[in-house]
Amino acid sequence: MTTTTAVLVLEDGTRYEGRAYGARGRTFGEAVFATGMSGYQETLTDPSYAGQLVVMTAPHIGNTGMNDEDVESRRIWVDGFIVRDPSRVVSNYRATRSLDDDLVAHGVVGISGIDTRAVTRRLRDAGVMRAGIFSGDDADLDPAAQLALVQESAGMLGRNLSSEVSVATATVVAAEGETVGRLAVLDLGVKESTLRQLAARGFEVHVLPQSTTLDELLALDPVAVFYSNGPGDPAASEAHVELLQGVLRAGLPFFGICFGNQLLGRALGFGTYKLPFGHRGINQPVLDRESGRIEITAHNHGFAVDAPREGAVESPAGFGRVEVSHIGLNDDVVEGLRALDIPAFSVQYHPEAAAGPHDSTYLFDRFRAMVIAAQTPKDSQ
Ligand SMILES: NC(=O)CC[C@H](N)C(=O)O
Repeated sequence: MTTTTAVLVLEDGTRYEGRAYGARGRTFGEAVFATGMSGYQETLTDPSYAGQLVVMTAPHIGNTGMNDEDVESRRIWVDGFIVRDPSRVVSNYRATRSLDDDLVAHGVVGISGIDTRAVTRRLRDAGVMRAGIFSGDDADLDPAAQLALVQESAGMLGRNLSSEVSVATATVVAAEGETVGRLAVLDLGVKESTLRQLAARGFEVHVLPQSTTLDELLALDPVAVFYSNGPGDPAASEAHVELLQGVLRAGLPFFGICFGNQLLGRALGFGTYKLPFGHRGINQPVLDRESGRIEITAHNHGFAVDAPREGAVESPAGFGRVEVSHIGLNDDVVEGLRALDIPAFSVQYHPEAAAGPHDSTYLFDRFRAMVIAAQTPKDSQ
């Protein structure tokens, strides 16, 4: 027997009735679907999901519980969680708590018992949209009032969420092995596994607040700069684009991931646009045009860079030639950029792959090699 104790309402008026899950109450955000069969803990703790209500297409969620090792940041960031069938038992030797307990502890309103395939098809056909989950007393609100609240809620277009997810003060992660030098990481919602990958390549990783100015960044005297993944619309991040243009003019090597790729695109003078339903999953094929290899990659993005796909073009912002280095094979979306005349590149997907296949960790090696190559002429002068 299914008792209706919660309802998911999409902005187009579609309603899905289910059961209260996690915290009780009401929540609003952009409803998006994620297709990973595993990795819900990494998804929930990825700051890029702030402002979103995540629908898991995998039907059975929670069976491995939550552990202390797979967290990607200090908390759960999704604004709502939509699942088919929560596991009633937790079975994993690393689990220290259940998913349900964590959702309650973090105040995340969820809904279960939903036909997540139907929701996914709706979002795929109509595009992602604003949505609300109503549970507990809020489930009994008049449907018209629920819909009105959803339609009044904030959309993702034009939204800047960086200050909500970034660190307030700088932190440092020690380099492992032979040190390359100090790396300035602009924290726009960075994942722990990205920091680990960078530290493992010999970078002394300085995680900086998103409000860092160019002078503050240069005062660190870094050997290179990295922009992280993060939530929000890249078109609303003017200050980060200007900061990056300053970094590139200063000649510092640069690598960006996901939001960082979108901001490099903008710094080079290209636009960004919203995809109809985005890419969120861990099995997305991407072509690396340099090697001709196809990688299976982890994605989480709703926006993309609008740059010409055919060969090298002049950067509209005057940074020399640029080419699209990686292409998504499902829909031809730009998945990577490389500047040819300055040391800068970025990818739209997640080479840190948490969760996901490890096909793309070579990009961190490429970054290390680029930084070392940029240092060599200076040292030998
Ligand atoms: N993971 C990310 O960095 C996401 C970038 C951006 N917020 C998007 O949705 O496209």
